[in-house]
Amino acid sequence: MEFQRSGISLIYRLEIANKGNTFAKVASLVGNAGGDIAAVDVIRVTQDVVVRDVTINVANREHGRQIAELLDAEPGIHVVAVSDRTFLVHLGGKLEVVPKIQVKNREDLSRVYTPHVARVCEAIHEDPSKAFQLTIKRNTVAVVSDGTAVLGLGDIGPYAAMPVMEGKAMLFKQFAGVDAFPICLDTKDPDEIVETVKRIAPAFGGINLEDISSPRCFYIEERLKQELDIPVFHDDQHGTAVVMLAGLMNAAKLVGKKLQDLKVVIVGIGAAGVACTKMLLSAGVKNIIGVTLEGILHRGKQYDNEIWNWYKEHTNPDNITGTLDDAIVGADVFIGVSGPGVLTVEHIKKMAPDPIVFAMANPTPEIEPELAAPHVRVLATGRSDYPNQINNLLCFPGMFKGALAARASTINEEMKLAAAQAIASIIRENELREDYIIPSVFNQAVVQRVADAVAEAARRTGVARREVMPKDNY
Ligand SMILES: NC(=O)C1=CN([C@@H]2O[C@H](COP(=O)(O)OP(=O)(O)OC[C@H]3O[C@@H](n4cnc5c(N)ncnc54)[C@H](O)[C@@H]3O)[C@@H](O)[C@H]2O)C=CC1
Ligand SMILES: CC(=O)C(=O)O
Ligand SMILES: [Mg+2]
Repeated sequence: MEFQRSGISLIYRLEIANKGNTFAKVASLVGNAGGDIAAVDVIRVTQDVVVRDVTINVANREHGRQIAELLDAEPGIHVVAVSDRTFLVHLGGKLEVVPKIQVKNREDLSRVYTPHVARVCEAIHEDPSKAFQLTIKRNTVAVVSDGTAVLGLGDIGPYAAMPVMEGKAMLFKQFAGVDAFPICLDTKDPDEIVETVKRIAPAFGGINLEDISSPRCFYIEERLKQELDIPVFHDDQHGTAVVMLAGLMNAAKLVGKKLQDLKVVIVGIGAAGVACTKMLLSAGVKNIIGVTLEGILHRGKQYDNEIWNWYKEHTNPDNITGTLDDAIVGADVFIGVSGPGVLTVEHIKKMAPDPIVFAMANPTPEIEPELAAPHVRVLATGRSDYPNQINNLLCFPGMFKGALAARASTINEEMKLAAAQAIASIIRENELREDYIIPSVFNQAVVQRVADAVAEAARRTGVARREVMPKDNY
């Protein structure tokens, strides 16, 4: 497999002397410095200067800074400002609340608000299940985080977590038509998180827990599942596991191996690692080895982390000990949900023929794709700028769309397995290739296929509270 790395796009506001061909100088300076001019807009022209916004693709922020210095040092060119397009799209946040009905006159006002709204309130008071029919609960999910495990950035707190949660909420709406609201909590206390989520739950049809560190996330999710009658889904656990399984089903098919025969090494036994393991076990994989910062999880050791004690009992059938160096020997599959730099080319060389590597840490995978590509048969990462993106985005919009449509009281194992099969099935057998084991997140068939499969599994397992009609426009 071969990849090309993409960089970042910066907008340079330049004041350029209005004489001769000074812009040609800009173009040649940028080109010689390895930048790529993507667009040029004239902002203002005076007798002396032309102000232009020049969009330049650069390798990284340092490269961008070097180009700014080069331009500024040139007589007749002044760099007024450099803006990062990623920051520009975040100005003022990425979401707004838009009413479905316009209030044009007093009559409208009295209907959507007081006095007539009171009759609707009374109807819900008499029968609380009507909240699903008569409020946003029907189609709204809370995206809840405490900011303790944001992407691979760690505990950066609730304010810094907001851009990710806003992003998830945007994607819910854009991909599945599900309204979602980002809620970042200023507490790390698991019981306070549970209590807070329970108290806001009346407004929501589902709770998507996001980027809450392990092992706290297991307790929080478990309690909320028991105490709420709407789906609670920790995306980093189950969304990731569902998409990973979909990718692995197809990758295994491609290399001609059966799931039950695979030796799988998972590094990073946190939220995603534990859920991926459980999903693989329920799909029939027998030989799974979990590796943490303390080494391979094995039965000779008692761990402070309770979930690791569960883990050692359900994995590592040969009870091997040591580090990733030991675990990786003869492995068919590497799954990374840890951090950058964990996997080396030397590790891959010790794997079984046709290695499958899912380096899923965000934003930087366990190994640079360019380094791994020549040595693997199938490579997947969590990144949008490479093929085979294993990202929970393939799961959570359709998962909640289906669960809300069925008015499911929970999301169970069958619904998750159905979602994984639905995602995998988008790629027909004759379409499978090393760089196409998982559909693109932009494949429009994915969300509906997942939603249908999830709603059907909810009905089959008795957790649906509403029949989804084939023609329902949900
Ligand atoms: N591609 C995707 O869809 C997703 C990717 N992720 C990524 O997976 C990673 C883990 O996420 P979570 O499980 O939510 O976090 P977490 O904080 O619950 O777990 C991470 C675990 O990895 C361990 N770890 C870190 N570096 C390690 C190393 N060098 N060797 C062994 N273990 C190591 C940590 O000690 C921790 O136990 C993050 O980078 C995250 O961005 C998470 C969810 C979805
Ligand atoms: C994709 C995602 O949810 C994460 O990296 O945390
Ligand atoms: Mg996440």
